[in-house]
Amino acid sequence: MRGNDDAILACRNVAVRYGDVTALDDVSIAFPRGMIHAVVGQNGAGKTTFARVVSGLVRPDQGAVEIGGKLIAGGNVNDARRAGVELVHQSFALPPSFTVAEAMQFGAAGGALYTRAALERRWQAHLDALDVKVSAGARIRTLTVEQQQAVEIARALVTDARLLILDEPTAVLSPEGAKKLFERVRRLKERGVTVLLILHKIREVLAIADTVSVLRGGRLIDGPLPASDIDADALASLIIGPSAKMLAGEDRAALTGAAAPRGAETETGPIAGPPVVSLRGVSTRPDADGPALQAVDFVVQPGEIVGIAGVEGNGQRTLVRAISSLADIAEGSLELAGRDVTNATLSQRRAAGLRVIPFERNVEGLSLTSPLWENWSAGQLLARPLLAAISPSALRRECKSALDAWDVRYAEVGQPAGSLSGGNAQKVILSREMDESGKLIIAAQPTRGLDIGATAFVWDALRKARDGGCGVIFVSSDLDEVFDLADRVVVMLSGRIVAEFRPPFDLTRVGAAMTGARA
Ligand SMILES: Nc1ncnc2c1ncn2[C@@H]1O[C@H](COP(=O)(O)OP(=O)(O)OP(=O)(O)O)[C@@H](O)[C@H]1O
Repeated sequence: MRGNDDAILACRNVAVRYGDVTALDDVSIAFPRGMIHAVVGQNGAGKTTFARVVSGLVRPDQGAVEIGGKLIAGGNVNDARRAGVELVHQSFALPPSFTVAEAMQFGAAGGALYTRAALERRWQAHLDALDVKVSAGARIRTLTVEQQQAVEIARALVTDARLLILDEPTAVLSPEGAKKLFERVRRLKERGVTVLLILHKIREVLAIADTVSVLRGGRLIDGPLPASDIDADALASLIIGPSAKMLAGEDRAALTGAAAPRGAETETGPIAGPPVVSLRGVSTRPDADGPALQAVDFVVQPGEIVGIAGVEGNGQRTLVRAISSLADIAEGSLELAGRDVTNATLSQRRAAGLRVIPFERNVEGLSLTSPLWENWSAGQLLARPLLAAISPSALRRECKSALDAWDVRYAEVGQPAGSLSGGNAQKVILSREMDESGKLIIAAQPTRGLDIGATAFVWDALRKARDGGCGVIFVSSDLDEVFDLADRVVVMLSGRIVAEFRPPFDLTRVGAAMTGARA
């Protein structure tokens, strides 16, 4: 398909270098119009850089980009926009205090003055036409993640976009949300918009894309290939390269979506004795960040991985926040490794062995403007007495060896965390939180944004932690990975734990518990 005259987008010999890192290496590719194109690749493969070049955010060091047969000026967003390219980023950029109408107006051309009511009427019509079920007068901060994304897409389509690029749009969505997004994308295709999707999950690629293109180490490995000609295994091999063979059977199925794993009986099983965490009748005070916990009894033994399943927004986040001291416990008690920590601070809980891989890595997990070594040492600094001598050079050395052990791709430990690719940023958090002295690891969506190789690596690390006697709480909206990893699954609904399952897991029964229906 390369060199296609009917291409909406054609790149010739595009290269982008950041210092010593070659993010894109001589990429030449053409995408036919009116289709849904997936771009896939491991973390750091160059996908986001590719999207940024095409949308004019990054000027390539070499090569040319044509949109609809017209050469665009490199590194010029306005030029790309005039040619009809719009990019929706990995993390959203809508101002939380704006109303939907204000956010839409912000992205529109022309500075005409409108009354509030006229502004809302104008944008309500646009939202309705795109079937985005949101009130134009609602504040951004009151919207769910899915609604925010739909508004971002609607905002991108305010101008006459012909090529819409969505960078990892499903990373923030539940499986149900992803399904709705894909319906939206199909409707856009029917309206003549070409959509370029950056995706990690093979099952999603095969469900939505007309073509797939694979980047590895900045180079185009293949594409655009018709998605109907390729199966999950072959795509996994193209993405990872020769090491794809090393993925184990059940993991392979969960990673590629070939079959839903049902969970294996582990040989060891949980270790008897005091639990690593024990919640007795815990209720939390209501707050703005999700439903309060209601009389939750929950125990994790050393040596077991407990999966938390639930439709997003049913108290999973509150559970994590209650255990890590961010939500107030109004009633009940919380013990960590035999110590009552109901009223303890986060550093006291960390000293008791709590480790947390948080839901939002860019907000709760990392300080994006601080260097990698400071981000990595944050956990240690919390654990050390205030007056203990801190040697930055020793911390830098320790950080380097930890990051290398996790195969983080970075230039130097002094670079800001915000300059890493999404997957590499997640690995920095993992390398910090999965140390030897942890007793309870809370892993909240730990594989979000990770490629399939890194995902398998995280699963392995969590299993090793379990086999070494750690307890793990694994929260994920992806039931395939919950079933693959967990020794036991509990389901949360409206702030309560409503069901518990042991392997072999049954998708229908767990799914029914998640929605409150009886299986
Ligand atoms: N602003 C920057 N400064 C320095 N290096 C960068 C910058 N942006 C990207 N890189 C590096 O370029 C390479 C490609 O990054 P890119 O974000 O394009 O990868 P990706 O395929 O989107 O990865 P992910 O799946 O992790 O999001 C990585 O090694 C990354 O660390």
